[in-house]
Amino acid sequence: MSNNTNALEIAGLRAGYDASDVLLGMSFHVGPTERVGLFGPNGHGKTTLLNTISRVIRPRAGDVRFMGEPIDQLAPQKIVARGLIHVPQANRLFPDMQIMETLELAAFTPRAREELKTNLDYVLNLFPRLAERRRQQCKTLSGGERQMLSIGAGLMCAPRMLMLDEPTLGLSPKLKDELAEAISEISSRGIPLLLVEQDIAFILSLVDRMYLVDHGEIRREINRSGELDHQEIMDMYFGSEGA
Ligand SMILES: Nc1ncnc2c1ncn2[C@@H]1O[C@H](COP(=O)(O)OP(=O)(O)OP(=O)(O)O)[C@@H](O)[C@H]1O
Repeated sequence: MSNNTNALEIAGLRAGYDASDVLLGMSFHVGPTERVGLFGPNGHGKTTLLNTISRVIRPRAGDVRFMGEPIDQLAPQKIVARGLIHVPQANRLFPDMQIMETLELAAFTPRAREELKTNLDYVLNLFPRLAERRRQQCKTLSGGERQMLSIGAGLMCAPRMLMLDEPTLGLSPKLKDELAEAISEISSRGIPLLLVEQDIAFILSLVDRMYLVDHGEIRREINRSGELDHQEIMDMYFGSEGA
């Protein structure tokens, strides 16, 4: 893999459930150390897209390449072993497990086990709140703490790229700020990022580039230098529908 190889390349990706297609041929890429956003209304296929990339859902057509290699035929755990880590929407934690048990369990691949100590130190430094509550069971954690633990578990998998699905869901403005700082710190290590979000201020504060998702398709690409403001995006999305 050369230094210029895109971290992720999606071409003509189609996927869906039963008789209905949800992704209608999506194509986009994430550069080697890039932070890319996916923004769009509820139900337009963002979660389906991340689940298809990580092969929780089988694609119906199209290509998915990670670091230059095709991955759309690989089992999900093999994709994790290669370092493409999907942090799903919160509340996918085991309720009776403690924070430390959850973090240690997440490091299940050989590479992640080798890096366990380093990554654990990194996660506990990044999220001191998790360190303070290390023996607390997941079911007793607040929404923000769960979100930190979900991302922390992703980091324990020794990521070469992270995909985050709506990390701000249900968080207060103060916690969103904390999370934005943590995500910024993670990507400053050169880890490329694909961030699915509905909080437009949050996404614009973090990404280099953003795609607008609309009914299972990429409607538009926005470069930050394009200076598209929040209101313009909201109008584009919701204005014409009168929502
Ligand atoms: N397991 C499933 N079986 C059938 N249909 C599903 C399933 N999961 C999602 N869908 C449908 O696929 C469409 C896209 O859903 P998806 O969750 O990917 O959208 P989204 O853009 O991530 O929305 P949200 O932000 O609300 O999660 C929706 O119409 C949804 O009802």
